[in-house]
Amino acid sequence: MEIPYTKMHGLGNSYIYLNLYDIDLSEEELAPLAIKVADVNTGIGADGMILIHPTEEADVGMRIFNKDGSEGKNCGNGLRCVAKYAYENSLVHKETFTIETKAGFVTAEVHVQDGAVSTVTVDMGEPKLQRPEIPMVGEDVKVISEPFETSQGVYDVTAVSMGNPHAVFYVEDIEGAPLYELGPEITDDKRFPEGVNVEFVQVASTTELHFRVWERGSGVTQACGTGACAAAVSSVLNGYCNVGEPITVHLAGGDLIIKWDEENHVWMTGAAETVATGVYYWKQEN
Ligand SMILES: N[C@@H](CCC[C@H](N)C(=O)O)C(=O)O
Repeated sequence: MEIPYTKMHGLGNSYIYLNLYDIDLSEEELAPLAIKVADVNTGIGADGMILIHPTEEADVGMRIFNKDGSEGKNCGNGLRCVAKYAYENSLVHKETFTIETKAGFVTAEVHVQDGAVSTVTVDMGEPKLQRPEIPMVGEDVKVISEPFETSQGVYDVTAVSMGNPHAVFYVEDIEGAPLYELGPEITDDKRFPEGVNVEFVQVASTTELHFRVWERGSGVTQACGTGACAAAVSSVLNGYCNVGEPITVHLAGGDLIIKWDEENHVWMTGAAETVATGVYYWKQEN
């Protein structure tokens, strides 16, 4: 089967984008296809697969599959790329429009230069902070700097849901963060029944954070948009940053500007880029 695709990235967090306005795939095909296209050796190579689909509820719809075929409910870098794709491919005809995700609806505004979208601002909505909303096992309270036992000792965790779960840990030196030691351990920890995206953050100032991530279902990636939002929210909750002030989050692949405003909405601004378009030749086994 020949499947037209576009590869895009947001700060190095890359996905294979399929336009379901033109392609018909069954539900059962999606997870195996995501695993195949994401494979860097035998597929195209990416952190996962994103579907852009028609919907009656919003201007455009998005679904995200991680590299291991699991479905995430939200993807910040993916939202900016979907917004760029939708605008440049005339799926929408306005600069501000709504996108449906499995976690709900967001509003995106594309910033256009010479006819092409360079950056996108997304109103990511309200963070969820109560423990069952993450979800994380235990009492129905917020998880802010709570001691969390790991194989490498006790680290303080702050938990934030941006439609998907995030566990934020602070370190003194971002380069020395135990990403490869604790990422795979915490992402599958039973205290997070749906798994969790694991973020290490070094506070540089009230408006600047350094950030590294181990993503649920994909491992280390260059950037995580929802993770950067969670890091900013967590840093306000922990008194490192301020509500209403833009925070520059330095990720391995570049910078995002995040603001948690007085109305409890989180705003994300950053780049979105197209890498390639092509046709994937899908050899289905059985
Ligand atoms: N890279 C994404 C998040 C993708 C989904 C995540 N791994 C999950 O399973 O929740 C982003 O930019 O937010």
